Amino acid sequence: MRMLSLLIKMIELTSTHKISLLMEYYFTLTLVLCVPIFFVLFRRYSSVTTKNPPPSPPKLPFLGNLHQLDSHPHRSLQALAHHHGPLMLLHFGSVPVLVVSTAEVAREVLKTHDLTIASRPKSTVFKKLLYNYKDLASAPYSEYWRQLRSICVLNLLSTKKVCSFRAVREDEAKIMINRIEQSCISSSSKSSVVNLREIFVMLTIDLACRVTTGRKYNSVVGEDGDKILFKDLVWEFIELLGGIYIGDYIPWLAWLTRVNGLDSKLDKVAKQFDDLLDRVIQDHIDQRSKCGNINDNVNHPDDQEENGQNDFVDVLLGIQEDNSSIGLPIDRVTVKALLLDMFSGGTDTSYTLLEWTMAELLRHPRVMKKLQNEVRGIAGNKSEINEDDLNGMNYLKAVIKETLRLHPPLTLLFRISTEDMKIKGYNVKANTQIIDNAWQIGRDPKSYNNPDKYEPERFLNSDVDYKGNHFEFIPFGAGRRSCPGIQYAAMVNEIALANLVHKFDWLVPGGVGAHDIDMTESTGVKTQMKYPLKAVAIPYSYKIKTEEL
Ligand code: HEM
Repeated sequence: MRMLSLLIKMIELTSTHKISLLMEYYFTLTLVLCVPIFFVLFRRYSSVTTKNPPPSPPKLPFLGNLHQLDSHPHRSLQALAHHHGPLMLLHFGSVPVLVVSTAEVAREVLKTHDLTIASRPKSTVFKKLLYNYKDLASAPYSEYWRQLRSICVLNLLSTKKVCSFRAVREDEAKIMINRIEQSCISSSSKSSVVNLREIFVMLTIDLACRVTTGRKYNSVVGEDGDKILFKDLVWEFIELLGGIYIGDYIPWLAWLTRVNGLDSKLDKVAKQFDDLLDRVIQDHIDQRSKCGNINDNVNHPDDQEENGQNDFVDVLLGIQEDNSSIGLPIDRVTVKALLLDMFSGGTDTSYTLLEWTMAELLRHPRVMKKLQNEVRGIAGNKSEINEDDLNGMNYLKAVIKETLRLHPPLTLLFRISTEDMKIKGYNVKANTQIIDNAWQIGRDPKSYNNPDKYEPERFLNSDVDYKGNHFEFIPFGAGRRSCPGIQYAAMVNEIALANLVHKFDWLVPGGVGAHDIDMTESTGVKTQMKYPLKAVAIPYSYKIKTEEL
């Protein structure tokens, strides 16, 4: 019975779907039939060992250590690392997984063995949602990946290209502020309770749409002809992308995801996005032939900037038309896969980060005040802050870094070794999954004083950046697979946050104390706040007394 409950807990990790009674029945039946063979096979399986492997907690037959993970894997792995050390070998089902939990070991793994761990583990979710690993984030390390990476770094996310979208970012920040102002104006107290999660989701999705496709989408038409809200589709896509698929670790349980509907959900969402991307690309092709600019602006970032409205679809179509100028030709599926990466990379990480930042600021009124003093001191009574104003805002940048340290949106970095390695004297076999616990590394007392305290000052006058050079701080990863969207993300988050604290004072709603804000994390590998953050916005010019709320 204990075994059954452990397995059920594991399946809950795989999706947000509830397990039906029917599944439990099948489950029990399967177990009863399989338990005797479990132990015979387990004896064989455990006899295949490596000499001098890293420390491992004991494991169960077939489950390995999966039963030791709960719905917050970064926390379970932290607890295991306390007992077994900063480098430990676990087994998720039949898959060996090396877990790294300190900056020192992360440096050895991510720097010394950068090339050996430059591939990502295969995942059925990526396979289904990201065109069979044709995107940049999930592609195995190969010539194809190198080509996509260079397109991203040189053509989509270069400093020049990111700067060229400055007007779009400033415009969307203004729209966000107007939205909040409108809700304050329509309230009799001139202040308003704002659902900050919704505000940040809208900001980042609208921005990503404009940058990637040149326009916004409110709704799309689903398979049955019904309209689906675009933000719901994105939400579903991102939720699925962050899920774990049980069959990847315990192949004989793959049938469960057919029964609980996860397989068909993945297929449905993949198809909805695919249809949308096909339409977007076709619209761009039609537009380009109307304007007669085929082969214009190809692979020349300078020209793209003069054109102004050159979104990512245009850039990629240009590259596709000029296939001779690059290595391997890229096809339409590659264009769609790259667009999905830009879209998913540009949305959930940023709205998650903004939400955690506002929650920490509400919990720490001293930090909020200090930040407002800096921003208001630099921007004065300007109607909007622009990107030039951000240059001198060092405390703002420290606030964002401190949030990334305590709440990295991607808590765990996933890689796979392609050759045998020796780490800290231990032998690690090829085909071992590597997990760097970025969340735990950011809270290591060896790297930080008072690691659990929110103190942005620690990043003032410090040369620690998030570009992958400082292994105690890796919210964007490190090495050749590190995040190529750092600059895009920094600009979006800084302009949004500066405008929010410039224009409004913020309070916790309902007379709740600042420290009563519920900071519970959502489940899974991508960690956002479990409950959407709400706060009272008080327009700065309309300051009212706290007691009146
Ligand atoms: C706060 C914002 C962001 C955070 C915290 C973040 C974090 C990360 C992390 C941890 C990785 C894996 C790194 C590794 O394995 O070493 C990654 C990869 C990636 N990110 Fe980001 N990211 C953010 C924003 C963005 C943006 C804005 C984009 C694009 C518009 C983007 C696109 C990507 C892509 C394509 C990869 C895969 C790179 C590869 O495998 O070669 N990210 N990101």
